[in-house]
Amino acid sequence: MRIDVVSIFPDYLAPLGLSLVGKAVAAGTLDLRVHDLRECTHDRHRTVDDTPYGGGPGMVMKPEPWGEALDAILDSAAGRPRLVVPTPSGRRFTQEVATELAVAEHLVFACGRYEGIDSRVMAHYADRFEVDEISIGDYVLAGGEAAVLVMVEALARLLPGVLGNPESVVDDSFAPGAMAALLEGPVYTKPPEWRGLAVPEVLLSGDHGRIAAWRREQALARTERFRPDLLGDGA
Ligand SMILES: COc1cccc(COC(=O)c2cn[nH]c2)c1
Repeated sequence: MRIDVVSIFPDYLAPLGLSLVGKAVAAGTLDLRVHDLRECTHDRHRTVDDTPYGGGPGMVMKPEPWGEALDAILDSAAGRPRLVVPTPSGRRFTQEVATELAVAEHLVFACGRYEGIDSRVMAHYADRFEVDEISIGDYVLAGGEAAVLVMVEALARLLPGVLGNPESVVDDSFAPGAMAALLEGPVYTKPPEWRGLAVPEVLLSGDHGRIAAWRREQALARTERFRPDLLGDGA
């Protein structure tokens, strides 16, 4: 998979060189290319934004630099990449969307700032990109870069050979399946007692039936407490 990221703060994407994503890049599973949008400006002040038509607060990102940046990526692209634009006004990012992105050949992330990117950019490229405006949550960030870090990490761990233990993807809280639509319950490891707190004895019992039942009960209780919406039947 090839991933391009276009941003006026390319250094913000440096964490993608670390840990799990960094290993996938080193292994060649991910071909990651970060581009500085300001290299596509040619005025003295390297202008990327201007005031919004129709008035209103803030600034809007100008279309010209984006046109130059996205044309350059298309010139070196094979098929029809997916253009992912992180925005508060996009479709909701979920584990299911992460699995969709994980099977793409080529993702291009456009990091918007200010009040957003001139809408003509997404309209202009609708035939050469699969344009996908995605929100990682109902809040407003200063720019799309942090959302790209979130989405790339979520999709990278689904790529073959990236996770040490592929099993843990199956058990993910939000992976498809009966139990999976619940939140994860509590987890424990050694020592068996820590600062006077013991591990629930069922987990030390070796009785796998009891353990599975206890874990489901804990997952249900946690889901009822924090995410009753996941329990359906109008809960
Ligand atoms: C492209 O237009 C804009 C406009 C404003 C902010 C941003 C950055 O993204 C977010 O704030 C966000 C993404 N998911 N949840 C919040 C992009």
